[in-house]
Amino acid sequence: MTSRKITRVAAAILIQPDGQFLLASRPIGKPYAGYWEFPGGKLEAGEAAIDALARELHEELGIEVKQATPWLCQRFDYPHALVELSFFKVTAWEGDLHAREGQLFAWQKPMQLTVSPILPANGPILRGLAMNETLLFSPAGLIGEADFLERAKLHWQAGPAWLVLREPQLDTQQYRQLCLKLAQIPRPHGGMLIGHGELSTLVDLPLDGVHLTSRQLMALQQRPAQFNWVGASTHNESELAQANRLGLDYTVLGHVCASASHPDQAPLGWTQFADLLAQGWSSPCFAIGGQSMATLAQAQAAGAQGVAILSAAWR
Ligand SMILES: Nc1nc2c([nH]c(=O)n2[C@H]2C[C@H](O)[C@@H](COP(=O)(O)OP(=O)(O)OP(=O)(O)O)O2)c(=O)[nH]1
Ligand SMILES: [Mg+2]
Repeated sequence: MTSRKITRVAAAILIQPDGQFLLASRPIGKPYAGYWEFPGGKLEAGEAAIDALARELHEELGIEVKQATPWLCQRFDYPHALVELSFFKVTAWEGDLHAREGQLFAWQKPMQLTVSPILPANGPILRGLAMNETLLFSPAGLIGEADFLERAKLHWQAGPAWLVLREPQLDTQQYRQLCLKLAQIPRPHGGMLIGHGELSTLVDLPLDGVHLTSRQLMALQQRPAQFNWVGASTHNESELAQANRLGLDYTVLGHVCASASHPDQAPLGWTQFADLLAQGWSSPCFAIGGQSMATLAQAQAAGAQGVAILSAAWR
């Protein structure tokens, strides 16, 4: 196979405070005309993605970007081009939207699109917009079941928390009982309960999804079909590639910083973490290892969706 030239693209997810994001229709005369996309376009020679983003939003929408955070970097092989898309979440801008290329605009809610068709590369990443900035791993083994259930309730009262029930010290029966108790706590819209463990013991539990260990991930041939949301723990490029191949919804990558749970392994560090994400994957990634709300901004600056938090969230 001959290696193809990579077309680099910067695209903006304009997000309003209520979570709605902007899609625009592609103008007539371009490949995939009429398809819906995030506004943006190709990098010019020597241009940085963030500068291309600002230029394209000025050219296409007539607005000035005030705040942009890198989000996913994704490669997609189209018949017309091999593209590398750098997505940014744009949360502040100046000026009113103008359809300078004759596009149509549509403000959309995560997981409730009212327009179609969407550019093929964008399908998987749209699920990512429904995800939270934090992924909480349960601490029942550390703080006891009663305390844990009480805190889980507080988290879901406060907002749409994503909680992975990971309790390797419990046997299957104990795990199932705890899961059923947890599932009775009301979750707000967008709040998620994610299981962890042998898949056959989880399928009939009232879960929103499953979190795979890297070992489970590498043993699978395809995405487990019984779960709505599927994510996995990863540590390196080959595990990220496998998660991408299976079309998983998210990954957790680490450990990024030194953490008490892995005293004998060298941490990845932020540079290697960012380099691994920059290789281009279609699902959001959470940093894990020594993470807390205090490291969220740093994780996002490195291209992460957010942080996976172990005990720290529960103190
Ligand atoms: N802008 C944008 N492009 C996307 C998205 N998803 C996706 O696969 N692409 C692909 C389609 C195109 O192959 C490429 C973007 O090229 P483009 O035609 O928009 O580039 P441009 O705005 O610079 O347009 P032009 O000056 O070349 O006419 O990236 C997306 O959400 N937004
Ligand atoms: Mg464009």
